[in-house]
Amino acid sequence: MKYIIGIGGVTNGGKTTLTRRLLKSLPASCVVHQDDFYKPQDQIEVGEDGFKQWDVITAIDMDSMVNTVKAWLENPVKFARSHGVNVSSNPGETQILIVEGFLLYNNKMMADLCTHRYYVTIPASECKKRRSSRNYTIPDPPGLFEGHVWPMYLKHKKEMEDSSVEVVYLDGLKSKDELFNQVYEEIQNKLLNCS
Ligand SMILES: Nc1ncnc2c1ncn2[C@@H]1O[C@H](COP(=O)(O)OP(=O)(O)O)[C@@H](O)[C@H]1O
Ligand SMILES: O=C(O)c1ccc[n+]([C@@H]2O[C@H](COP(=O)([O-])O)[C@@H](O)[C@H]2O)c1
Repeated sequence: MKYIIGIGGVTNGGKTTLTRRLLKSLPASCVVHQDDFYKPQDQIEVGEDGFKQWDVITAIDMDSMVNTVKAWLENPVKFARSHGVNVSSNPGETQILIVEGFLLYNNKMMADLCTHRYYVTIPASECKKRRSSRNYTIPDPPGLFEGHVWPMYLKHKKEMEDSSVEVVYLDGLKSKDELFNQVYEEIQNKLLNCS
C-alpha cells in the first residue's frame, strides 16, 4: 500500500520539524518539500500590497511538485533509492511519502493526491515571533508579516475551508513531542486499519 501524508499549514507552525521526526520514525519514508518548488526570484511579481508575492500559490511551480509526487506513486522504491533512502522492494510493503508545505491544499491535484491531510495552526503573535528569528534565503522586508504573509495565510485558509477539503487540524502551540506523538499514533492506527 502507498500512503501520502500531507503536513500543511501556517508558516512557522512547525511543519518541517514534525516532518523530520516522522521521517525518522516511519521506515523507508520519503519527503517532498513545497519550498523546493519556488519559482526563481525574478518571476515573483510585486502585488497591490507592495510586496513580492511569495505567499501565493502561483509563486510555486505546482505542476512540477505534483509530477514529483506522481513519480513517487509510479515507483516508490526507485524514487526512494534515487533520493538516498534505503528501502527493500518486497511486494506489498507499505510505502509512505510525506509532502510538506504551507499551501498544499490550495491546489486540488495536490490535495487529492494526499491520502491523509494535516493542517498546523498557530496564532499571529506566535507566528510573528517564530518568523522573526528565521533566516529565509530571501530575508523578509519590513512590514511583510502584517502586510502580506498573515493576510495571505488567512485568505488561503478560508479558500481551503470553502473548498471542503478534509483536513485534521493540529495545534502548533503544543510541544514538538506532543505533536509528533499525536500524528505518529494516528498514522500508525490509520495504516493498521487500512491494511
Ligand atoms: N511545537 C513547537 N513549539 C515551539 N516551537 C516550535 C514548534 N515546532 C517548531 N518550532 C520552532 O518554530 C520554528 C519554525 O519551525 P519549522 O518546523 O521550520 O516551521 P515550518 O516548517 O512550519 O515553517 C523553528 O524555530 C522551530 O524550532
Ligand atoms: O524558500 C524560499 O526561497 C522563500 C523565499 C521567500 C519567502 N519564503 C517564505 O517561505 C514561507 C513558507 O515556508 P515555511 O517553511 O515558512 O512554511 C512563506 O511564508 C514565504 O514568505 C520562502
